[in-house]
Amino acid sequence: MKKRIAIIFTGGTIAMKIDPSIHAAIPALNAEEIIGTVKNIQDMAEIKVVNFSNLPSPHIDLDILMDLYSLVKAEIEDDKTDAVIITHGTDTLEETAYLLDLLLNTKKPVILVGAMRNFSELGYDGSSNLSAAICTALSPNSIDKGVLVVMNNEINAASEVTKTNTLSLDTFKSPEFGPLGIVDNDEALYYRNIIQRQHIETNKIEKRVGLLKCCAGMDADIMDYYINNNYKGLIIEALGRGNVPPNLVPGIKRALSNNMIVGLVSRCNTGRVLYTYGYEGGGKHLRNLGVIFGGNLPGQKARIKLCAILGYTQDKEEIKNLFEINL
Ligand SMILES: NC(=O)C[C@H](N)C(=O)O
Repeated sequence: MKKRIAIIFTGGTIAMKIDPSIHAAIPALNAEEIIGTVKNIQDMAEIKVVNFSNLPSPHIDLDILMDLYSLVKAEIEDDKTDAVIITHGTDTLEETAYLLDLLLNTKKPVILVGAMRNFSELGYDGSSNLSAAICTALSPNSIDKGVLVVMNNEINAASEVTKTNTLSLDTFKSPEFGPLGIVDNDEALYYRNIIQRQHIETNKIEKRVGLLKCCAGMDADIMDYYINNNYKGLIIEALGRGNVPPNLVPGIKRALSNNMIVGLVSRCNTGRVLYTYGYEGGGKHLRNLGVIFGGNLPGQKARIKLCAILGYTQDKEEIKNLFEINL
């Protein structure tokens, strides 16, 4: 019997065409048209089409993301469904993938896929990427791997992958440790596993979590925006190993004394943050103040993680442990 895959369509370039009146790409393709670009799909699997939205991924906010989570959860809880594929714009695909990875508790394959070239361009990559996602979804090797991102014949873990290039078809990379596997000759081949995956048992997330990137000479004025607007958490993309300009420190102190959770990651592409430096604004100083450390996550994913953790608990020690787990 053929396996059943639910494909949830959310939009993105995989569903876009150039509008001749504005000479720019906009959502235009429906689910059937996208599926129609993949040859022999009906011979391989039973496909259940689920229309969720036709949004560019910069339009996907945290409310929409939680609606999508509920839909994916319902699909994987359906005994008739063997795997779920989500077509998605690439700009925020890693955030959606990571939130689903943290919140879902399933062994069934859940795979995100998109395209870098729209349907009007020569070499539309939606069909090849969706084909590779289907091969990955059908493979018994893909069971219990966590949420996956399949693009350009590479299989990456949602917890590790990030969009690295604005244009390249080979844009989704796991810069620290590389892909989990590849899709070759219609088969999903894996070379490694994620040793410890993280699950956060919550159906709600905290939306008021900000993201701030550090730069040379910045001061703390912006911190008051987050404090005055009652943000519950803030991720700081710090410099290097996890250090901030000294003039930001008074703002961090104000945020912490207002019970805001301040999480630290680095603006470097790879490598963990750690409390190596003891000077004013150095990692050790920040840690002593009560800042928590986000390992090698990029800022946008650390924010998603803190949104999920703050949806689950208000207990500071538990927040710290969950945020710093495995790091
Ligand atoms: N390649 C893409 O899908 C990019 C597009 N701007 C989106 O994220 O919707």
